Amino acid sequence: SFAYLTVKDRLPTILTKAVDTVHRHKKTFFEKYGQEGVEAEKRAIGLMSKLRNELQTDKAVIPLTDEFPDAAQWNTYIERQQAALGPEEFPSWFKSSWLFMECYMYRRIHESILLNPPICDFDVFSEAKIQSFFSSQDAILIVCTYLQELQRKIENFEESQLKDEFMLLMQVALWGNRCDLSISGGQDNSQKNNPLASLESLKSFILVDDSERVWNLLVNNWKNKTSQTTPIRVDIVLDNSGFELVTDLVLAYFLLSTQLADEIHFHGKSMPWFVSDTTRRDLDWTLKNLQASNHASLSMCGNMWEQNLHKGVWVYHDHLFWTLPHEFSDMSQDAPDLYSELHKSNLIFFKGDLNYRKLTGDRKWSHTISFDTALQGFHPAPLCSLRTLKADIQVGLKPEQAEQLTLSDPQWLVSGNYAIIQFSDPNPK
Ligand SMILES: O=P(O)(O)OC[C@H]1O[C@](O)(CO)[C@@H](O)[C@@H]1O
Ligand SMILES: [Mn+2]
Repeated sequence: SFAYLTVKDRLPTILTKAVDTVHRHKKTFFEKYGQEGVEAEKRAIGLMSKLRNELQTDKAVIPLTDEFPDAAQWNTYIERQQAALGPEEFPSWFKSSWLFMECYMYRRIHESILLNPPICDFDVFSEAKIQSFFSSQDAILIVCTYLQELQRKIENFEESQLKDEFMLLMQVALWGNRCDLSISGGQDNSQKNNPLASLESLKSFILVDDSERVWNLLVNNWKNKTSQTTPIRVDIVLDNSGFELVTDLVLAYFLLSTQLADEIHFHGKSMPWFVSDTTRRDLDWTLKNLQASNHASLSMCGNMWEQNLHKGVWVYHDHLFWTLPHEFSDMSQDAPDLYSELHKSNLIFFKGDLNYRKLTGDRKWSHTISFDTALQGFHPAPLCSLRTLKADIQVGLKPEQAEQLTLSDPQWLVSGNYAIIQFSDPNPK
């Protein structure tokens, strides 16, 4: 299975790269913290090497020992997994569920760093994220320039033009999800082609396309807006930093400036996660970097986006639930505060593959089962998954669609070449 290959090959590679990154920063740690920094670097590397050994020899999952606020919840989860197995067995890398073990690896990397002050705020993936941002420079410039030009024309747009632009920018944000650094084992996977020019030819690779339903929801909210109605809120559960993040911010800016939304809420990760996922620090770094650019459209985007955050029409949230191994159907029970926050939204976009696995509980569903069923009661608000397929799970397909895909391209589920725009509305009007 793809899970087996991930645990056997991809995760150890990612761990080795993390060890190497920490080691290459030895000098920086020395300059910053003196000998204490070097000692911390050695201890962190020791912990990560031990982790890699545990993984490769299928050792039992052990509880977390740091004091990060999610440690107790993690340990309860581990105990629950243990209890489900009984006294003869124990959760381990090759026997427990893929989702659990993969999340656990990233949490243990974080523990290796947390336990070692003064380097405890070091992001082992930061370098790769920054490099991927720079390798996507041309593509970033193209989408930011497009947004800037759109901005000039938007006021005179008819509804049909607004719809066309929304559809286009949603597809750009969709395909932006190809650029994650976990599927590539930490290797550069940035956007090299013109992201606008390829959209037409990519259309046939969108296996489920509910974009009309998403548009109808947005445009109806917009039309029914009065001075009495509450502001229209769109949430984006972010995925990767770099090119994908820029495409999400472009979409968010479009929604706000057309008043299809009055506020946008972003959700990021509270620790380095699945190599390229966005943390608050990545968002800040991205905005600063754009602001400092010599290209007018990049600096303009950086400035406008920063102002939106400042004005509070863009809100950034991080919640520890996003970095737990839980599937989203557990959210109302295990993170009721987050569930009620999402319940305030008019539309939630879930970016990326990992979010899709958590939305559907990472089960071996039949490909034709409905998305609503696979969500298993997770219906905080209308939601839409924008995801390129990088794990062997996909629901909501037509009869025979999966079989035909398997015949024409056996790797369709995991290559990242196919995508979905999949929508679910708990209370359709
Ligand atoms: O950034 P995304 O789209 O969530 O993808 C994360 C990657 O990590 C995995 O979840 C496992 O490695 C894959 O399924 C996917 O390739
Ligand atoms: Mn990711």
